[in-house]
Amino acid sequence: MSKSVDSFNLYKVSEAMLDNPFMACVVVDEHGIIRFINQAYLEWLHKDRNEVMEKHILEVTPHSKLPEVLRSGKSDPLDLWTVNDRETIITRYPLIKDEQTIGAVGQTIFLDKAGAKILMKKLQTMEKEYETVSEVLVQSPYLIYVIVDKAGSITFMNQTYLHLLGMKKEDVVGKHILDITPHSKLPEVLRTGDIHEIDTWTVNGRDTIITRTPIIKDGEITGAVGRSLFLDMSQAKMLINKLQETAKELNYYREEFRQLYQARWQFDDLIGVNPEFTMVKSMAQQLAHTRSTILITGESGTGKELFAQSIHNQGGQEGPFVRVNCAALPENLLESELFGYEEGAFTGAKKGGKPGKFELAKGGTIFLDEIGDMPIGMQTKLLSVLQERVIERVGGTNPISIKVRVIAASNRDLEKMVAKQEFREDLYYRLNVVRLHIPPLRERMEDIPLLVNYLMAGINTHLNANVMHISNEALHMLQNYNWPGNVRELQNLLERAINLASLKQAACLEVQHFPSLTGEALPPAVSENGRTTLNDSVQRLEKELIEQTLKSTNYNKSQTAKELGINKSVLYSKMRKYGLFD
Ligand SMILES: Nc1ncnc2c1ncn2[C@@H]1O[C@H](COP(=O)(O)OP(=O)(O)OP(=O)(O)O)[C@@H](O)[C@H]1O
Repeated sequence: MSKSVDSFNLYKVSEAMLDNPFMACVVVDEHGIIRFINQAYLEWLHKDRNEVMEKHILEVTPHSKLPEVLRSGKSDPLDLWTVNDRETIITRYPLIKDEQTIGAVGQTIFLDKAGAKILMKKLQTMEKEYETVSEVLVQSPYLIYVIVDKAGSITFMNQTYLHLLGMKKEDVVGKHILDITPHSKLPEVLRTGDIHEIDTWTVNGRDTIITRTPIIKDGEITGAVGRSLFLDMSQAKMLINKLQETAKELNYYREEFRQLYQARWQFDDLIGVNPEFTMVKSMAQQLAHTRSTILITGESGTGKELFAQSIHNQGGQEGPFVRVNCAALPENLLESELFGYEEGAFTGAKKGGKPGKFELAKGGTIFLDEIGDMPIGMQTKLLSVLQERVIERVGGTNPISIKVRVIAASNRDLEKMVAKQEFREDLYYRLNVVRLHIPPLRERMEDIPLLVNYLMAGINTHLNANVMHISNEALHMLQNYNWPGNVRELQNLLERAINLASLKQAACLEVQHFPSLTGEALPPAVSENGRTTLNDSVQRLEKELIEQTLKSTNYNKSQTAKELGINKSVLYSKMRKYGLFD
């Protein structure tokens, strides 16, 4: 049952925060019911307070990520959005009481001083979480950064700070902080162990924002960190981008780590009775016992990775299943990721070198996902590896022979790419030894009831919900939608619907639990007084245009951005704004 509004009030966000015109703020309770919403948010939604209060957040903003925050109990990464042409930072965090998540807050803050403060907080959390903040961030030209040990001696100072002081690293490392900056408050932090929250200072005529924190290991203060961020918003923005990049990179490695060595799907999990689907499945089952290179094609979300994992598992190979997402890694990292590197190969290379994915997959399978996004230069290198079956680490001279099965996948039309010389023809033929093409969901609508059953069971377990049925009308609606995002989209829609239904304590999914399919998710084209506001119409048109182009390019973001004549990052921010991610 939901908590009463009164008990929820204990955790009320301060009035000042709620009435802040620079910040849109919404607070939900542990069931996702909106308990507070401020004026700025209401204006942004073009809604009245009584239209949204006590409603579930997904009914008001169908793509809200607050239910995820409630489920995980964790704040999610910082997000940048453009709202009404102003840059904003989005943060979402859980409200925790007695170790229980009792609600969540979503804040959209316009990028000004308040935004910078949040940014600093984020930096602190990242340090805590990852022990140290990444080199890229610390060396940012907008950030002053210094670390001292427990005696107050400097152990690290970033380039920006050194530059500001006109000193070299050798002049400061090992010196006491007060010898270098006589007014530093870091000794106080070392003494008291207190965290100095946000403080503002003027350094060389520029406003800066400062935080200081002790470094605590096993309950003892072992040092302290001081950081200042220049309060120039264009620069803060760049820092945010860096922060996001770092978070993305960390997430990439986390995901890789999770995926590494782990193939959990089996052929039995591949649901479908459609003749084309079952034919592809039985072909894959036969191929599992061979060593041939396989190319899996199909639209995004059709289950290409599921097939690759099932092939690996059935093949009974001893080695691991190692996935590489060729689209997610920048070109300069891809080579060392795939082939590894030797010690000293480049600045920052780890001592002793590092094996690449091909080496890690020894005796198992390497799954090259999104191969169509692999840069041409790397395609040449990959081709020679596939031909010679030997690799060379970056900066190394010894060829290493590799025994690994290669499965590649792509949702792009590789033949078209070959014709346009965007994909090497010889590599294409090398990969296309055996081809498995997974049909899109709209071409196998008869599988929808089976998939719905299968996916609902999993989602109910995952959400600890009990919505086991679906009405005929709702099922009929699902069978009449054309599923540009395929099974993944079906899964996401079912999850949202189950969330909504369990909130209303319904045991059966009905049409109204799929607001994004019934069109309720779009802002009204005509306002209550019968007139269309220009802003609403423009937004509606923009959303539709982006959605259509995404569908027509098979969710290829680079191509969509190109066709719409906008930058890829602008496309991403608009997709976020309209909740168009799958
Ligand atoms: N036949 C199926 N049976 C059960 N679940 C499926 C099936 N196909 C896809 N799914 C679901 O869809 C999700 C997406 O599948 P997968 O990641 O393999 O797609 P993909 O084609 O590799 O997508 P992308 O091209 O975007 O990487 C899976 O997590 C799984 O839950």
